[in-house]
Amino acid sequence: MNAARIWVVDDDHGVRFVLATALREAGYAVEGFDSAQAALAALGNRQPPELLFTDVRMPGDDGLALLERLKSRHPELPVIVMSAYTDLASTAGAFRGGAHEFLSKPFDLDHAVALAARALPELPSSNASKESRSQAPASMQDDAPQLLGDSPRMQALFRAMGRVAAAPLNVLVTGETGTGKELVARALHRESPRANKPFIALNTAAIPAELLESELFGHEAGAFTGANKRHVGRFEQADGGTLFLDEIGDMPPALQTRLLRVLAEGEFFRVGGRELIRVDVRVIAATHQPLEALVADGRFRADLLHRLDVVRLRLPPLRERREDIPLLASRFLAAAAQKLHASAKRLSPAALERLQAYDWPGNVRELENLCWRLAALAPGATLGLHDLDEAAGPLASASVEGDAWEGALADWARAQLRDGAGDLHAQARSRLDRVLLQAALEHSDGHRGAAAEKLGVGRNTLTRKLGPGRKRR
Ligand SMILES: Nc1ncnc2c1ncn2[C@@H]1O[C@H](COP(=O)(O)OP(=O)(O)OP(=O)(O)O)[C@@H](O)[C@H]1O
Repeated sequence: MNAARIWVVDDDHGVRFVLATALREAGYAVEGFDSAQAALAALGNRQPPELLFTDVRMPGDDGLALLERLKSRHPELPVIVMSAYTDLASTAGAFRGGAHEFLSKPFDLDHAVALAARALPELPSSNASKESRSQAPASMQDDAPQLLGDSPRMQALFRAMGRVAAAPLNVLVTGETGTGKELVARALHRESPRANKPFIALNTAAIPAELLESELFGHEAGAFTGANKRHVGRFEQADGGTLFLDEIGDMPPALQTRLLRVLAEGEFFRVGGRELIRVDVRVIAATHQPLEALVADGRFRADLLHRLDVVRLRLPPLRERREDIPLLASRFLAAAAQKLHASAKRLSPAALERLQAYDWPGNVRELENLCWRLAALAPGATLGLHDLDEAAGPLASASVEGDAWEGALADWARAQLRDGAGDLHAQARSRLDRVLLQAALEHSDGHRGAAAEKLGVGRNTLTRKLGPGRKRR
């Protein structure tokens, strides 16, 4: 399958390099340009890309001028505008010029890659091999990332998805960040009779409130200062298909009212327009916030919640389905290896144990990112605790508590055995003693009696273990 082509236009070599590298790692074919002119010149003699990232402030023509020229020649080409100046004027200018998304600098690379994936037109299905139990229903399997999960919670979710996918009902997907809400929405769309119509996603929290209305419903030329062209909103773009509204809890109250009316009536006016637009759109909304609590606080309309919440799908956090971690990790490592043209790395039992002991506040996304980092950075074919320490900040320190120390011990023992050590048991015992004694002494401010009591050993034993040279208190 041909990789989607992405161009990155930025006069800053560093930004160009890191963004291009991250996008390449995600499997795209990327070209960089250091100015608007260079990109436009390339456009003259080459096929246009499928997606373009551009900076705003560059010597020569700026990114907004580039956007305008691109849009006049290739109106369908999605453009993501990046800028360190996130004032309303530049964001509004970018959106008015037809930008698909606005990315504030400095940005998170994972976020940029995710935006690219969303902005690219959906690719045609491939005949991916089919496995039944641990994936979403069979016909939901195509080129897109698959929802995986062997745990009873995920199996129940897959069954619920299978039941509601084809029904013409609005769906509310709830779950912490990174649990796969968007993946669920895409899968529901692909499994519905609307599959050949557009799937349009909009992250309510990512768009300035002032622009959200025209982003959703579009505007006519002259609707407000600077609106010099008609803009077709996401509702119209999604006609016949599915509109995914992410972070719905962040929608401003006035827009909630407007959305409610559109959902009830199926028709609306563009901002500044007189023509009544009728659309047939299935809305899938998602939130990581407890909407009932927002309703109780008066921050979310109860009637809108009822309209969206015809069917609710709850995504469990990863820490409540730790048994899925081995499957997910091995799939992510395999996918990364394929993209990196390398052979897949495996996790040592101790490393896997640590991954299963960790709480994953960023859920599956965090695990996926870690696997990509490990695939790209770790030197060996087997990933041990040392590789996790190198690759993962919070995970490394979180492992100090919990059961992961047994894993660390196991890794240490294997390394010693490999190096031919003969007195492992004595060595391990003396290190264990040292760590325990130090912790107990710190805890009891250096009082040996108290430390011995805490450890459940006699004072003499403690003194003997401490050996000579320790000051007594
Ligand atoms: N069950 C799963 N199986 C495989 N991949 C998954 C699963 N859940 C999530 N992912 C992957 O994790 C990443 C995050 O998923 P997604 O964007 O759908 O989460 P989200 O809940 O919508 O997050 P947010 O609330 O932050 O927008 C994606 O790359 C997705 O492919």
